Amino acid sequence: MSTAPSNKFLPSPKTVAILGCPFSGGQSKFGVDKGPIHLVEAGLIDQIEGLGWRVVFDGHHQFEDIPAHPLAPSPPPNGISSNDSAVTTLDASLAKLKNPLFVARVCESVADAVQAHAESGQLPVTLGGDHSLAMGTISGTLRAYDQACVIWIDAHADINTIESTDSGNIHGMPLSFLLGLNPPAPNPDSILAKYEWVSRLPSERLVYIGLRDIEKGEKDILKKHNIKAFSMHEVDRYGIGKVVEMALDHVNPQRDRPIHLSFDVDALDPSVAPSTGTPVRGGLTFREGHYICEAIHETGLLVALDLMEVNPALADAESVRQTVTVGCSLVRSALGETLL
Ligand SMILES: NC(=[NH2+])NCCC[C@H](N)C(=O)O
Ligand SMILES: [Mn+2]
Ligand SMILES: [Mn+2]
Repeated sequence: MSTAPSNKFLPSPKTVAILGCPFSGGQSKFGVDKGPIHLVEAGLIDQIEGLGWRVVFDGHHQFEDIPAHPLAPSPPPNGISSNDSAVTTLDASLAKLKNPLFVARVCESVADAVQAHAESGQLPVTLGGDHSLAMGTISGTLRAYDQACVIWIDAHADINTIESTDSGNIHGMPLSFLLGLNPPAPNPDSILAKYEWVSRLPSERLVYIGLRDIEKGEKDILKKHNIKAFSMHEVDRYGIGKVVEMALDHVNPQRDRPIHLSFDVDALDPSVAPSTGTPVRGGLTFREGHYICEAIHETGLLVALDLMEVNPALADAESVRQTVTVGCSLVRSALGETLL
């Protein structure tokens, strides 16, 4: 193919910007920061060029003075020392979070990068790294396209608030910040003040596909805010074709909004994508995952893509190869690869 298929928001020549984000601070398992390196080494850039795109890749994002692992220690919340007896409920919630300042800083720099690429008419493809990065990528997209909607493909809802999170892993929380579900910062020294840069996504512009491991607190949040979600139950009931159509009808009824597709590889069944930190059985098949990407491509509205949670440290060599290969082919499908 010599020319990339038409996209309503991107000027010619159609250009993809690859943003490798070797970052693991939003969760506690070693290795997810190696995901982007493996995806690029597997030939992803050549593959995208083979679809007729121009590709810019300036090397993986450097988080310079920010240590990737071991995790940076978190300071006491709200600037109150840990032995202060006046620990409030808010402070207790914030104390649960792992690496909150580190995650905030990294994601803010990712937001700046995504925004810059999007504003110059390129399509940012962010390779994770853990899914906390989506706070950055989606904020960057919303700064460039304030009408954008988000299609979130995941086994998990990633919408825990600082109050509801059990694990304290921020990769389970990015949507609570994007939707503005956390309390405002009580003072400029609060950890919460470090998240004030995060853009606001209206809840009716978010839709999920593939959910199957949602905590009780998250279920309450989805109900309370009336957030549209197609779990694996709906995928089984209606089939993936109908589910994608209904998802688009919800977030993009006129088919005129830019689409940010955030794909957590754990949405796929672990038999398809085993090398990931929080696998959950009963997931999307190989074809269901690819169908979603193909159908989003066909809208001509895709302006940003995330591929997250590929962790090459978590399985045997063959499983890693399988997961990296499927990650590359999901990206190609979203960028116009067709079966015929
Ligand atoms: N991006 C992910 N893989 N998220 C998994 C989140 C798991 C769990 N709900 C948590 O909040 O810790
Ligand atoms: Mn997930
Ligand atoms: Mn996720």
